[in-house]
Amino acid sequence: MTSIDVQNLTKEYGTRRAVDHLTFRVPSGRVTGFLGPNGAGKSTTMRLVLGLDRPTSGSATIGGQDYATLREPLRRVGALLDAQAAHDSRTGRDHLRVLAASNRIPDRRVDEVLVETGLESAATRRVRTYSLGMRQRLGIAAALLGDPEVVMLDEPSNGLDPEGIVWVRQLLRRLADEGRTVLVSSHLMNETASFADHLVVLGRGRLLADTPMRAFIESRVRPAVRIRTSDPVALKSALAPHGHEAVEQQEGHWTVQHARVDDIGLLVSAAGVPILELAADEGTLEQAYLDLTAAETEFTASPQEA
Ligand SMILES: Nc1ncnc2c1ncn2[C@@H]1O[C@H](COP(=O)(O)OP(=O)(O)OP(=O)(O)O)[C@@H](O)[C@H]1O
Repeated sequence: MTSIDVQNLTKEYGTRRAVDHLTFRVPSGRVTGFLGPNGAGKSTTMRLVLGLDRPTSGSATIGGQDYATLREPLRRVGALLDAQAAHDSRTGRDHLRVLAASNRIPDRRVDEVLVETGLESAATRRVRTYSLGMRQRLGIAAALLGDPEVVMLDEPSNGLDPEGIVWVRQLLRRLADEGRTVLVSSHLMNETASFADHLVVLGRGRLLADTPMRAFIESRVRPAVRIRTSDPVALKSALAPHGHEAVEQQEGHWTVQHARVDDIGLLVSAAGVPILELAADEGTLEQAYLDLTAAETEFTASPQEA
């Protein structure tokens, strides 16, 4: 299946290095979340993959080929980079028809993607009358038009209502389950956690992580256990001999850091502590991401910048 391959990719704009010797591969059959702070180089990398910019050195290929050499590229790669890209004076349907015609995509696909993206009833309206979320849906419709093996979306949930956000999540899952290659950038960590199987994280144009999402969280956020009890004294004395400390969060609620719910559950039940609630606090993608980017800032900031 078709992968995206970024090899030792560097892009400089004048003296600014937007992408710095970047190497990673996005394989098919999973959703890869593309993360990094503002200015980290995500959009530049996507533009380089799409041949919209030329690398200073290195390469970015799709199935081993430069985008520029693909015949009828929309049938191979669907991308959403800028939802404002559609002509304001065209209708949504005409915008898609023009794209379809230029790539020998049958007209029926236009209607199919209009239905899929929930734009049927707005299809004959001019794009200038579209809301931000509708433009976003139109951009996604354009990306799906050629039934491509590779889908690259920059901030697809931008401007979407809650129903739209759930729809995007399900769409990404389905595209990956169909064996396509899916790369999605986002600043929304809860959102990314809900759809990504794998993460590629950039910082200052460099690769900071290329790892399965679960492993990324587990390696950076120590698990904790949340407990609610009617007898805090018994709780503390059950845990202390085993080196665990229960810290009170609010009336009746306690947290035990660096602990697993199974271990704590066994200890408190053996000691007969009355437990009203016991839950694993496994850490979030946001915590793990902030931990990584904070460490990176500390590592790279020179004393003058600090
Ligand atoms: N056409 C350009 N000319 C000059 N500098 C550019 C150009 N495009 C991007 N840059 C610079 O390259 C760096 C990377 O930008 P890029 O837009 O790729 O980051 P990003 O990770 O997509 O950020 P964001 O999350 O804010 O979208 C930034 O410092 C940006 O100012």
